[in-house]
Amino acid sequence: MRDLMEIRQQIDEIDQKMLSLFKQRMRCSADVAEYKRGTGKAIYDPVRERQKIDVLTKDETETIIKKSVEEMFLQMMSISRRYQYSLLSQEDAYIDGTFEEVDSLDINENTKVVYQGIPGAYQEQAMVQYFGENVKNFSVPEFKDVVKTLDRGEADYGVLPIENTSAGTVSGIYDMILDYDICVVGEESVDVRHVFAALPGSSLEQIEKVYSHPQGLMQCKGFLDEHPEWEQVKVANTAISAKKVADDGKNTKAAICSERAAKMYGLQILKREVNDEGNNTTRFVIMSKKKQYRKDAGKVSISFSVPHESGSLYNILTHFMFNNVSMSNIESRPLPGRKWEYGFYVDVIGNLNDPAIRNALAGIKEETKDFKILGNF
Ligand SMILES: O=C(O)C(=O)C[C@]1(C(=O)O)C=C[C@@H](O)C=C1
Repeated sequence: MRDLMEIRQQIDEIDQKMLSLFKQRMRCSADVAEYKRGTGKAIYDPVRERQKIDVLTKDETETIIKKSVEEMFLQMMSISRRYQYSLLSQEDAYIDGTFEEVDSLDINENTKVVYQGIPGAYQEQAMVQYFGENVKNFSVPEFKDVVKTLDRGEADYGVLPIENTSAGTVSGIYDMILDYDICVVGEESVDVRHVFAALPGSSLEQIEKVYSHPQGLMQCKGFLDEHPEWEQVKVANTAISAKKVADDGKNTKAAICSERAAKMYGLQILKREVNDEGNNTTRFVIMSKKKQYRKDAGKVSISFSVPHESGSLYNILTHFMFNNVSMSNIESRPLPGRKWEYGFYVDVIGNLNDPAIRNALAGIKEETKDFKILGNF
């Protein structure tokens, strides 16, 4: 058996040679970046990378070594690409130039804000929390109407729920933001405390039907499971459920809604805090057609798609790792009509004026499809 000290000495010598060669390779990579700056050629060249891997592994018969060589050279080329992005991304062309940096958002008594639902909805509460009581506001019936209203320029800002701590992501909201080319400029969290409310004078024993938004029903599953005899009816919004119970005027109907909505529609609260989780918070996004970000905004939201292949997402996420950028959220969804390709929504901590963020985004933009900055807020 060889002596460990002796083997390590040999490894040290090899590493020194590899280090020197690696540095030479990185200098070549910088020269390539210079060439690409001049010619506008893309940094990422998957055909060249595949050819290199094929040449380097073709004579190797031991599978584990073949896989290791492939992995090592793929990593090396990925490092080389990121080095090139860092050299070129200082130039604005490499990132979305349509976003304008502002000191603060323009909000005054003439600002028009649209939210979905009716007064008393959690969306309205989010709107008041974010904008205060002095802006002009109005509501529309469906989530999609918020986005359409913004798109037509009939409101300056829109408020939509994006996720809830117990029910997860509100599906489809991100997709709507993409479809309508609007961006996220802010966010606001609202503590969701549902109550169980019915007409004054009703009792729990009389209830036959319970109305709420699907998420309202989901968030109170524990309480509702204790009453399997109740029929659950989904409506567009928790405040609409309170209004419906009030309008229908029947003691057999109840709503799961906010205390504010129950009071607004003259209902009696039969039970408070009916949510499964004490800490139930919904995060809302504030959207605008104007592509702006506050210079102190702390979160960037992006979307992109990658083929459903081993390592494809990993390779993209290494751009964050390499640039020391922290991710705070990731969502995936299959892309309709595009078999084996997946769309991703990712939130990272940072600002579009930060070189590390610009660098990471420059790489991701080039190496994915459908890249889009959803907002910095
Ligand atoms: O040959 C190039 O075009 C390079 O940019 C160099 C290199 C490499 O490091 O080998 C890096 C990125 C490309 O995707 C392909 C290869």
